[in-house]
Amino acid sequence: MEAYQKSVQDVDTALARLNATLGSYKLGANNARSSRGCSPEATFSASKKVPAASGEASGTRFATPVLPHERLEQLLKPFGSTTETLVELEQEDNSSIWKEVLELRYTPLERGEVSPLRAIQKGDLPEWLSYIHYIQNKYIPKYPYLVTIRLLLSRRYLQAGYPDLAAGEAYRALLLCDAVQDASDEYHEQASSQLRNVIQQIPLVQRISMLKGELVGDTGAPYREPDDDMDVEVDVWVREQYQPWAYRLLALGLLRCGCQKSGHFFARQAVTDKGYEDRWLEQCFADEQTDETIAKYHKEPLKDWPDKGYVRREIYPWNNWEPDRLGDLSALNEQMAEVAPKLELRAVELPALTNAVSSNIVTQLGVFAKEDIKAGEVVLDENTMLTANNKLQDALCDACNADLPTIGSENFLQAVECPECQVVFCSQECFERAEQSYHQAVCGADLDALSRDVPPAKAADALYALLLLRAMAMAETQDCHPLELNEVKYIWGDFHGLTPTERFQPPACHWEKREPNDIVSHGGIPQTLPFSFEHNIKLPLQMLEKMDINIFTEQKYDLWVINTLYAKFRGTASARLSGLGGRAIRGPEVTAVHPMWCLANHSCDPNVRWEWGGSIKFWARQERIGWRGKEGQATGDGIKKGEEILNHYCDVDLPVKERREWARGSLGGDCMCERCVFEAGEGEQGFEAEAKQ
Ligand SMILES: C[S@@+](CC[C@H](N)C(=O)[O-])C[C@H]1O[C@@H](n2cnc3c(N)ncnc32)[C@H](O)[C@@H]1O
Repeated sequence: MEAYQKSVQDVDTALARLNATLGSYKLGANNARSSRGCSPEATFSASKKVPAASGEASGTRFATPVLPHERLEQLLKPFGSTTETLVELEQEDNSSIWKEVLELRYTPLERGEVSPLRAIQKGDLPEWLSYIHYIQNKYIPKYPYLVTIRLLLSRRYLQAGYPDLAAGEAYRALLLCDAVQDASDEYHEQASSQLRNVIQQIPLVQRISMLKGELVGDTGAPYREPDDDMDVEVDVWVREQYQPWAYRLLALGLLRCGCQKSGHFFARQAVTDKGYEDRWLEQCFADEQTDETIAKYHKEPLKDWPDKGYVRREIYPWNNWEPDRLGDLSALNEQMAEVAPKLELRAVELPALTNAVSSNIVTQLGVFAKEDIKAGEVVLDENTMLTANNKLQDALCDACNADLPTIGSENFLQAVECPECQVVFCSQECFERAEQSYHQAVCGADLDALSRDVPPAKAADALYALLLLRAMAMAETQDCHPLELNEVKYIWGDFHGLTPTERFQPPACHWEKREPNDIVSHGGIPQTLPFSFEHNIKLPLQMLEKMDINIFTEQKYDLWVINTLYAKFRGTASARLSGLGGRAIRGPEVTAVHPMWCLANHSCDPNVRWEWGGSIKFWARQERIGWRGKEGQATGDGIKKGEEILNHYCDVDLPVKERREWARGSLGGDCMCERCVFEAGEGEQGFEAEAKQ
């Protein structure tokens, strides 16, 4: 810093440098006037049309989806408003968004100082959600490399109770800051030029003052030798304004989700490594470190801190992909008939297992017998390409994950190798299905190291991440949205059944210690979906990059889509070891989502058995479980027409307490089947009796 200050002591040199920098820009009329009312179109010369909520504006149909009418109605209901309000909002001149982009400034805050982000109130939420939707669909596609738009979206997410989505956008913003500062980055040109266009619209006097601050070295941000190829002014704005904002939002968003390790990592990186003198960010990690719950990790290096938090499990207000499952029953039943001719899907009322719904009963789907089924009869036989395994070396078919035929065995010659990438499939049929379904997107991509051969404690998360990878590869190969995939579309992600606006509590946008099960940051909605920086943000971006997918322009893999996919997979994917005994300590190794199989509900007194090798099969049980409260039920005489198929998601030979623990992950709460209710009641009576003695 001193060397630099000396080098600019000569005022003439400094002014010449400043003039040269400013002279390199085309200074338009916009620069001289205030940013108020200045629209993005001034520089980007894009259309001035603003879409209405119906998707129409001045007779022009917009390609981007808008919030569906029913969703808006649902969101607005508690306020007695109508969708008219939002139509008006979206038709309004959205220069207010642009004004916010131009006026985005970073000020270091003192400890405990109130954040510049105002906490929004319940009544603001519909407007906020509409703006979020507008930014996602109008601004991001137009300015995908613009760091300021990402920061704005991140702030809006945080204020609306989505700290996870805020962290996701803030991380992309941080990557864009890196791209601007690194001339060799593949997105350097785009990120720099989109930001330059914004800076050109900032009033000249503010631009000069920013550069003057840099020249006299009074800015607080660490000095960095300017690169000859660098756009000096853009670099200064990134360092002084946008990068610290990205850190602030990323650290706060992650900590709010319970991601201790990554939240602290980024807060510390900003303050310690990057030298941002932000007492507010410092407080973010200092406060947590003195917290009793964290004290036990204090002795551990940061890398060993826990990083798994929980977030909302929801059909996002802007998610237009979720089908009307009850309305689509006949299409679903056609799919069911292909794998299980004697079974059909019906609506069924189930007990609500969490408090994340507004009623005690929820209407879901269940599988029923269309005709009598004999004991021992196979009633469902389903194949899927939505599979994954976390072993690097195992001899498994890449497509169906069945064991590959051993060398010299009868089926050995049926195995097929992809001529391009040498990946092996158990048969020509599997290879062809893989080609059509997912393989084209990953053929030759260097994905082997991602999430493979992980320690046992991480095996399950790694498998879910690999399922995500497979789903993204399927969407790429089949050129569709991942939530539109046949294997994904109808799966119920155990989404909360609450109206976000009804429950809304203003999220804490300033720093304060996070309480366990903090629901305020999440807008008052409980969180049941596991979330980590590694699996929800970083790894998916790495996977996309390995598949050569542009992580800034391709919105179909946004974090809310990834969260929705995880919500669908957790609770429906089946898992197993990949063969050899004695491996149980290594955690699950192979997983798959079978879209029809997973629609059957659970009971601890199931009437089917299942087994999964290359395909998954249901058999009508030869013998039912015997338990004390069961009266007069015949065993082993098959399943009668109209009876529900009762699957089992856990080992039904375990005692009730352990069964409930195992099944909780897939059910989302304590199993309330007849057997569990009876046996748990017996247990309670037992405890009472013991206590009396
Ligand atoms: C794998 S899905 C089963 C299909 C689901 N009913 C549907 O409509 O897609 C698992 C979810 O179904 C519900 N479920 C399954 N068995 C249940 C049971 N015995 N009691 C209550 N809910 C159950 C829970 O919401 C659980 O998270």
